[in-house]
Amino acid sequence: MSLHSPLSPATPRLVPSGAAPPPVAVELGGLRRVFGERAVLDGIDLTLRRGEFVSLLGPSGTGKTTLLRILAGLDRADGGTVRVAEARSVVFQEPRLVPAKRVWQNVVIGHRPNAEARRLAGAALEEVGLSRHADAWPKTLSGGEAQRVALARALAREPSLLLLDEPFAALDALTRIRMHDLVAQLWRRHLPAVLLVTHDVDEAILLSDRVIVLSGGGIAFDTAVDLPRPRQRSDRAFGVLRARLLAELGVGSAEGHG
Ligand SMILES: Nc1ncnc2c1ncn2[C@@H]1O[C@H](COP(=O)(O)OP(=O)(O)OP(=O)(O)O)[C@@H](O)[C@H]1O
Repeated sequence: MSLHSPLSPATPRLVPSGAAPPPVAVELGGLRRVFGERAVLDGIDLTLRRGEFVSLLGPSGTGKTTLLRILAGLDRADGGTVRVAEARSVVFQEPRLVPAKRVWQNVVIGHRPNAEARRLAGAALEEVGLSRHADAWPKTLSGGEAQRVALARALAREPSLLLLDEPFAALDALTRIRMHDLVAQLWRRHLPAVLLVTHDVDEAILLSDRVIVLSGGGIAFDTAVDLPRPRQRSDRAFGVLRARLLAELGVGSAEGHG
């Protein structure tokens, strides 16, 4: 039996010391997803709180996207419990903009295209540095710009949970670095829980409070990233964590080679 139940959309932004922990955005208990004979996800327990930035790593085919799709409500569980914040947004590897709608209309897709929607879209586009493209058509944007529009669309919903499925994978290296900075900035400003699926170990360490490695249907490794921000790839502690994660991923030690 799987239970898909919403969590309350309570939204404290900052947590003074000694205060209650931020609200739970995701709570999975014994989550199971089976395709054919294979249990791709088998007994996943996971709690994410608002304000937490968590990266999900794992070898190809270990169920990262499946987990994210279940959290997004795009797939179902075959067993266990799934409790997810109601206000959630997803950004995929490709921007998925509607070509026949202008940029600002894409940001507030699903809203009536009135003055309030226009204002909301304008504010979200300003946050991602694309105000001047509000009236443009998606086909006139670069890949990085289109992905920033997708990010603005995700944020315009003020999500308690932001799901990111390899959102930087298709971008060139320079644009990817800029996007890392932008996402970190937007996360600090809005403080949703973020779950980032990525294959890039450095990206996970640069951005996250916590890194989870999925393998063999379960959580094989789950660690806090206790490094001051902004993080430097050249730091020794960064290298140590990179080596550890690569070992967990079965790639062997790369310390000193990154
Ligand atoms: N709808 C489906 N029907 C059947 N099998 C599926 C379905 N969706 C996913 N799978 C299988 O489940 C496994 C996990 O897929 P998933 O895309 O979640 O992995 P992943 O860890 O995100 O992989 P990658 O890193 O390559 O993107 C794969 O073996 C995939 O073929």
